[in-house]
Amino acid sequence: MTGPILALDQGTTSTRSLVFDGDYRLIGTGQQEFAQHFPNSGYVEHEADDLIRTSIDTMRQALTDAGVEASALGGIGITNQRETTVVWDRETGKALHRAIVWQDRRTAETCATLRAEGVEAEVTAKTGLLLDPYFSATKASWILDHVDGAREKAAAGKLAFGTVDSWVIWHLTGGTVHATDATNASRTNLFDIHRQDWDDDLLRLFRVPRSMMPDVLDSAAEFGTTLPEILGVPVPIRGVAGDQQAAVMGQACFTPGSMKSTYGTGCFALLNTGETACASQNRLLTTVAYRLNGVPTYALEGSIFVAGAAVQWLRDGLGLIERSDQVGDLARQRDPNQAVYLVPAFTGLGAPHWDAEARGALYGLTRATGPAELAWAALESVAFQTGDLLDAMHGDWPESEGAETVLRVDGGMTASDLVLQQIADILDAPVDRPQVLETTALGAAWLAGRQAGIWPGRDGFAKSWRLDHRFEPTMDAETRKRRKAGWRDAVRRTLTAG
Ligand SMILES: Nc1ncnc2c1ncn2[C@@H]1O[C@H](COP(=O)(O)OP(=O)(O)O)[C@@H](O)[C@H]1O
Ligand SMILES: O=P(O)(O)OC[C@H](O)CO
Repeated sequence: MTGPILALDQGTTSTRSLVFDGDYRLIGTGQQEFAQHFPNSGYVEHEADDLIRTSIDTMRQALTDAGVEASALGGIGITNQRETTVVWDRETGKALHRAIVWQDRRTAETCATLRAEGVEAEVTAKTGLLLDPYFSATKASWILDHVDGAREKAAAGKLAFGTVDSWVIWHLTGGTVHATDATNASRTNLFDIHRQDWDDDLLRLFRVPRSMMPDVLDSAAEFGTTLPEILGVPVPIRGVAGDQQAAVMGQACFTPGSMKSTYGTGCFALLNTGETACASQNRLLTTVAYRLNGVPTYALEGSIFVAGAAVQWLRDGLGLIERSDQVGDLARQRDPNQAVYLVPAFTGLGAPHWDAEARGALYGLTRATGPAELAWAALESVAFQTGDLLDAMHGDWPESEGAETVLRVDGGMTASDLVLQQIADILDAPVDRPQVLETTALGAAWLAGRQAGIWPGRDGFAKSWRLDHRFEPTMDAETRKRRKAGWRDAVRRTLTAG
């Protein structure tokens, strides 16, 4: 059997569906953007129904584009923006409130209060996460507190909680399946990543009733079948993973020590640490990379909020370029003797600093500084931030000591050779760009294909990974040392804690 696999990638700004054939080749796509809602400062919401509508529409588009009948499919793999939270009524299937998106900061105060109560260490020990509005728990609790009658309904078992995967699965299966996978569960602050179960103490702490929680399955598992009217015939959903974890699989980072970094709007680097969870001393996250046959594999994760968003700022905020792909040419014209640094803390700084109040800053400006130096500094900030994450990872995971670091990269920014060269130079390590850049969707497809018995296991699939280009470091040690010291100084001056 070699049936094609349909991957649904429900992301932050658009929903995409991709069809892969039995040789992992992309044969059809569908994509739709949807509205972002910013009802208050720091609030980011999605209309929950938009996520369902665009999922169904793009799956149909992708099948048409590929010329594939739904009846030929081996299965569907779902991957999704993580942490984003929906609460819905089990009877009507209607969301009580718009989805609260991962970027939303409305529960910052709740998190600060909980931190002041001294509970962060317990939360981190169980979940591998921090007390930050980024994660789902305080978002779900906020909905229960702010929608009339929600707490009573929740107490009566009438409501369901879900990250976007659960919400989509519920609707694709006609409300018959309320499930998630271990990677998505590990982003909620409610899941004990060691016991692989929802934790009653955490559910109490965040005031989310257990009756609302989905079943947690392996990443490759049977998640039910789609209603026949959606694609013409029922199709089994056989794989689910959060988008950054799906990219780990799509990049075939299956061995401990392997690492991928995705450069889109933000940047998410994940280091596979094997079957033992590695607790971070450097404020990285410990998360489930995937769970297969009941066995979780863990990763250390560093999340940076601004990567490609710095290029968007040069384009839309400063008007220095018209299109993102012009940034490399502009940056190459810079005067290499100028030491300009951009700390792009537009929405605070993520890992390893987690300084929500910090704001962006430029250092080293002179009368000679112009657009080219700013463009260079914006791109180099992505390399410096990646370097900070890797330093933190090496500190946390002693096994990496002495081992060769190779970073596999993907995401929109990796179209730029200059960006990848800068990363290799600052890391002093090779950076590998694969031929297939659709790694997130490919990872979801692999889960479904493996579950269907059509695609091979980890080793077989890893052999299909193909290099497009390896970027080797060319910067001399002295320059690297000086540039990194300049960056560290710039960050130190930007952090609110001093
Ligand atoms: N050639 C390029 N050089 C530098 N940055 C780029 C280039 N092409 C796209 N980008 C940046 O990559 C980002 C888009 O990447 P993508 O993976 O589509 O992001 P997301 O999934 O977060 O929406 C944008 O921020 C854009 O500015
Ligand atoms: O939808 P993306 O690609 O912006 O990814 C969002 C991450 O999953 C948030 O943790």
